[in-house]
Amino acid sequence: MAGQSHSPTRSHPDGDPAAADDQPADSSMLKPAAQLTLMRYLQDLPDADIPPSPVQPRYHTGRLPNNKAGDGKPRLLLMGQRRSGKSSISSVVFHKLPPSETLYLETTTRIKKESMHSFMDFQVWDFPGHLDYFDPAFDVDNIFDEIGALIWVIDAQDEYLDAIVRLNATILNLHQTYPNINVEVFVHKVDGLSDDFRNEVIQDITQRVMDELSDNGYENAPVSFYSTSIYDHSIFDAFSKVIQKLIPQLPTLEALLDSLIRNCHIEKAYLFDVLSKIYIATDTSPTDIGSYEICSDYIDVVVDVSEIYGWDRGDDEAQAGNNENAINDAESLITLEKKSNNYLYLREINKYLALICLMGDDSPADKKPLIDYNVGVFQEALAQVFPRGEK
Ligand SMILES: Nc1nc2c(ncn2[C@@H]2O[C@H](COP(=O)(O)OP(=O)(O)OP(=O)(O)O)[C@@H](O)[C@H]2O)c(=O)[nH]1
Repeated sequence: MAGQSHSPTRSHPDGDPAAADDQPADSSMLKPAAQLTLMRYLQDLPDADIPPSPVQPRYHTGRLPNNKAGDGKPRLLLMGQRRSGKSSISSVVFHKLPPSETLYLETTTRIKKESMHSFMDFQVWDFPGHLDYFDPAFDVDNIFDEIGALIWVIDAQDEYLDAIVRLNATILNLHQTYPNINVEVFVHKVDGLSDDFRNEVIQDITQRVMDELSDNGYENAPVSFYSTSIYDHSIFDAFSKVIQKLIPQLPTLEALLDSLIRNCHIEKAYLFDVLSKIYIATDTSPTDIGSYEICSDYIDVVVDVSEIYGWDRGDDEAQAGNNENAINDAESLITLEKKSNNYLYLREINKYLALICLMGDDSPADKKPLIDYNVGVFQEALAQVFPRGEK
């Protein structure tokens, strides 16, 4: 899955800067073999309007902010100053563009919309840095009505005071009409900063944003800050946390993972969207970026191996899952890998998601039947709570 490139910019024939450029994500980028067991569909916007599943999720305990249509297709808006790294983020996370190739990305000239069809449908809108969204020529409601999260990218290597002024103006502007918008600030390009300076910059930005908002009468604004870079796992980690806020079933998923790790003495469990490597849930024990990195690298290995040794699963084989005598999980990938004293366990859960566990020392390989059984139970529960990825 590495090495896929994608040019995210495209000029609009009528040259109207306000015209949005509906650009479908390129499904041809997926190698055929990778579609065998680990799939995600990137579809055209018109095709992405799939009717809701007839099986309603049973346990909705979260909420989807500002999704007035209630169609479960939240929108992620990428905004920020010119050259702050918005298109790079979208290309690296959703199109597997190698980070070094973002150097050649052209500047975005109009709103670029992409529809992602995966464990849930969502849209990513990449805004040109120079755009004034509150210009009367823009239909502000059309932009912000279905918003799931506003991701504001600030270049930490550059002078950032102007970016903060624009960010605060945007938050204050939106606050009256859309009080529940999650604002996610990516303090980006931190790879170029020393550890100390990085912390200083993040603290400074956080302080300035929150102080200015409270000076304007907006106390405890729902703004979160992340330090990110496309050159390491931090951008995936940040995106995972942003997306998790949009999953209504998150508390249930966490409770299921908690129960699984307790019963199998698992150290840490992640539920990953395989091709984007965003984790949509983890258990509630403390998370560190190190364990995310291990799991994420492991997915790369598994996908690479499946590209070489996988085979195309025909309809007959897929239907064999309905046959009592057939092995339902024949196509699931179950691997154990020795990693220092601990094991990593990966199991395909449905066509979008994989469960990856860092196994504790008291969960040796000879307990695998027990682990398999419990993961099977987890898989069944997940199918009820989150029916989306069922075959
Ligand atoms: N060092 C570093 N450079 C980055 C990072 N992310 C993006 N860049 C670089 O920043 C430059 C601008 O990136 P773009 O993605 O085009 O920025 P943009 O915000 O989409 O720019 P506009 O389209 O003009 O609004 C490119 O040269 C990227 O290689 C990062 O995490 N670290």
